Amino acid sequence: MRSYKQPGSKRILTDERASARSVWSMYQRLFTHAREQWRKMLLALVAIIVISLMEFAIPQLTAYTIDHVIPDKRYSELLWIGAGILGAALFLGLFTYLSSYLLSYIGQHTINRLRNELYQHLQKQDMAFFDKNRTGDLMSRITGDVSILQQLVSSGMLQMVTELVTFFAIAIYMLYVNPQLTFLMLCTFPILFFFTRKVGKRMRSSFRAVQESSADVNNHLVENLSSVRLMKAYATEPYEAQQFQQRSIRNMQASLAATRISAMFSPAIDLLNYIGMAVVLLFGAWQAMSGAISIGAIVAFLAYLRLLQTPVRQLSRMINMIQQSAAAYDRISEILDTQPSVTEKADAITLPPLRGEIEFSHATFGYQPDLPVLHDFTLRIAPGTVTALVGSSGAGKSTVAHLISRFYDVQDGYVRVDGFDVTDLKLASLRGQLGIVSQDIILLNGTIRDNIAYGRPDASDQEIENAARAANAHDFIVSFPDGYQSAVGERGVKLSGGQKQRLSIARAILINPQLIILDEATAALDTESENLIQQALSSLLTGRTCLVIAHRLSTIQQADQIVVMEKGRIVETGTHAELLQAEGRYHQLYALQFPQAAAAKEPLIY
Ligand SMILES: Nc1ncnc2c1ncn2[C@@H]1O[C@H](COP(=O)(O)OP(=O)(O)OP(=O)(O)O)[C@@H](O)[C@H]1O
Repeated sequence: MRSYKQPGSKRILTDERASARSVWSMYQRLFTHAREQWRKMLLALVAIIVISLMEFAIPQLTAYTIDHVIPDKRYSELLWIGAGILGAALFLGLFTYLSSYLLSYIGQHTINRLRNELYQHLQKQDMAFFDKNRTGDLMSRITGDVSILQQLVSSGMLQMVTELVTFFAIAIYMLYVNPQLTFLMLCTFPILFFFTRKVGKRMRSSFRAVQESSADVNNHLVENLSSVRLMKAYATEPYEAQQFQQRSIRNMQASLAATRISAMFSPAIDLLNYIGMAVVLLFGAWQAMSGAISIGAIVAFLAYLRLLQTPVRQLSRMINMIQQSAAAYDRISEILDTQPSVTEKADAITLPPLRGEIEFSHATFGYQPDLPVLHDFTLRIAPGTVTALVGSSGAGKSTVAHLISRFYDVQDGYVRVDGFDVTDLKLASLRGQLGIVSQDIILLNGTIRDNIAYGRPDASDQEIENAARAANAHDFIVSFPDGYQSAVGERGVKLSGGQKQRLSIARAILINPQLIILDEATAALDTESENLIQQALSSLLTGRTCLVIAHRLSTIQQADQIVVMEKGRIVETGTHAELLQAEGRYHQLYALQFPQAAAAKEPLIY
């Protein structure tokens, strides 16, 4: 009663329930994935029952030999008994092989499905989820944590089911043969049960710490190895090695802490087993001496006792595995339970072929809802026109582009494309019609052809070449020995900045989008490649609606409208000439880049 009133007890109670619920929900989810393998599961169960029967039969033969064959000198039966044991052993081997293969098959299929479910669930997450979660951590959940569950489903399940069936079969038989002896032997089990519950909970949290610390090692590796150039350029190898070592040590310490708890299990279970055995031996010997049971019966009883204790001894290993899997499953369900906030409505509509009209109406948005980045943002972009967004760094220009692609949802107001609220549209029908050329060019480790065809894998060679020509990329591509089949290296490391940019333009041209979002690169390119890129861009922009996020004001003077943003608000809108005339913020920005032209209020002429 006293402990019930302790402030922490309710929490512990809740933890225990949560822990039991999570092990249960782990089995439920695994079973959902395993369900379609029910025929194999049934076969495996039959195999397991046969194994138990064989294990049961062998001691029976021993008891029969001791009690009947030896005293009655039945020489002729010896051969049959030998053949019986050999036959049982052969069956045992065959069915152990069968059940082991079948359970592993079911396990591998279950895990494969779970891994795919997890990956597809990750794909559905919105950008805010990926802003929050680190790649290394997500990777370790999909690979590391899933592999831990794999152990449980493949070998663990086999062992657990076999041991349980054997345990119950033998316990029931023993109860039938000698209930007194069996009760005495089982008297240690409640102690074992409570010990397991108590320690199991602590094990689970220590396993979670191990998995988190190994995810931290993973995170460090992913970030570090993908920015190896930065590390080499700043000669920070010793610093990074130290950082890595610290994480590795934390992982080792967490593993040792988990081992300190889990290693207690084996000796404790052994001790309880020995106590049980001593009780059986003493009481059994006393019964045999008083003639209540035969010597053969006590030999068989001790053999069963050994069989009964094997599953109990395995229990420590299984509890370790279950607790470790439950900790891994907790981490996996954190992803599976996360619902994206950017979702498609059940009755979402497919966006018809795009005309290219964009409308923001009183849109308010913040990456954190209480910190708005765009305030009451209203803007209309007419089809087939070019709109340039300019303003100082952090003004919210890229955010406007993210909202059109619906990477995030506005908190207030709305964003419309061709008159449709973007939240009413099927995401693929919206995003599939947008061409995005961003300043962070993302190339995949594949060939040049693969990279251009990324948005349209079915494109013909001719279409790919036409897109590359329009993007001024064909000439440099064919100058490589392998042409379009040249590998670009991880993240395009084998290409120059200008070449990467032209490939990303070719990729956008190939999908022939009616709406282009161009986040202009700030990287200084030499005049020749800048001209090539400008030409490529003009072939991309012709006849389409275009939103250019401009950093170099030289490139946007022909834009139909220039929108000047500051701190998430529109401060000016007009053409280049109008804005220069107004002598406002645009004029200031222009004067910073081109002092003479700004003084004369003239467009820049090359
Ligand atoms: N994923 C994000 N999570 C949280 N805050 C963000 C995120 N992306 C941008 N921000 C913040 O939102 C604000 C607007 O950023 P945005 O990238 O839209 O500016 P920008 O005008 O495009 O800047 P630049 O010209 O430097 O590219 C900035 O204050 C930035 O710190």
